Amino acid sequence: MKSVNEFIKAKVKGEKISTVTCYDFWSAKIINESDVDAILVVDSSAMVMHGFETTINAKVVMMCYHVDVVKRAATSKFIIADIPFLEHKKGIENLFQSVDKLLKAGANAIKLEGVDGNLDIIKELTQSGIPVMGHIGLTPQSINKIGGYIIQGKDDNFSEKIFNEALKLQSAGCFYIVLELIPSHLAKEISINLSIPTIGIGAGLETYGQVLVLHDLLGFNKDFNPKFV
Ligand SMILES: Nc1nc(=O)c2c([nH]1)NC[C@@H]1CN(c3ccc(C(=O)N[C@@H](CCC(=O)O)C(=O)O)cc3)CN21
Ligand SMILES: CC(C)C(=O)C(=O)O
Ligand SMILES: [Mg+2]
Repeated sequence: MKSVNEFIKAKVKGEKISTVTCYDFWSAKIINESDVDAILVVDSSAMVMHGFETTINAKVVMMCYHVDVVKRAATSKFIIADIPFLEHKKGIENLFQSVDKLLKAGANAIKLEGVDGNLDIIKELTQSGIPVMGHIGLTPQSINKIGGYIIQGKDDNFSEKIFNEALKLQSAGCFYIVLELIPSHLAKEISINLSIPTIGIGAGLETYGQVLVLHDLLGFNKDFNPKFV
């Protein structure tokens, strides 16, 4: 299994990192035998596996259930789990209870969407020995505020905000950052200016890694055809 330090070293050496999402035992078994570096057991499972309209319906119990079954097959892969919508806004004690459950289910790291209002929480997590993956650009848990799954950071002010968010996440101790649906020139700029790796989804080809929802990668989802798939 790759460690947090190996992901960061891979970035320094310019090696690419591949990741996919995974929510169940049989696909975890196949991925475990592949060269994929890490697995994201994430809240898109609410949509892909449970049929909800958005990721807002993901819950800690749901995430733990998926982490648990994935871990049983993917014994040699680094597993990152999403913090469900608002879980970190219900008090730090609640968040730590939830993170504890995710790690005990088998996650090696957690991923938290957004930066505004979250930096202290992220610091507290990283200082407690929990690897945190940041997630900026399109943050699907904020779909009701954003209004659509649209490319983020197109104008200069917004792209500067996203660039600064990446720097803040790095300072807060994140080991990795997901860049979702941003222009490739911005993703490149962020990727070369950070010492931690970036992983892109709809962010062009110049991030250090790529992530896709497994079902999109395999073409199972006929109604879902964004350009990046
Ligand atoms: N199956 C699945 N795959 C995903 O990648 C995914 C989910 N579900 N659920 C949560 C979010 C939603 N995501 C989405 C959803 C739609 C677009 C989309 O329609 N993008 C278009 C337009 C972008 C634009 O130009 O503004 C594209 O062509 O990329 C992108 C990401 C990514 N996430
Ligand atoms: C960034 C992606 C992999 C994600 O968070 C999700 O699919 O839930
Ligand atoms: Mg997610």
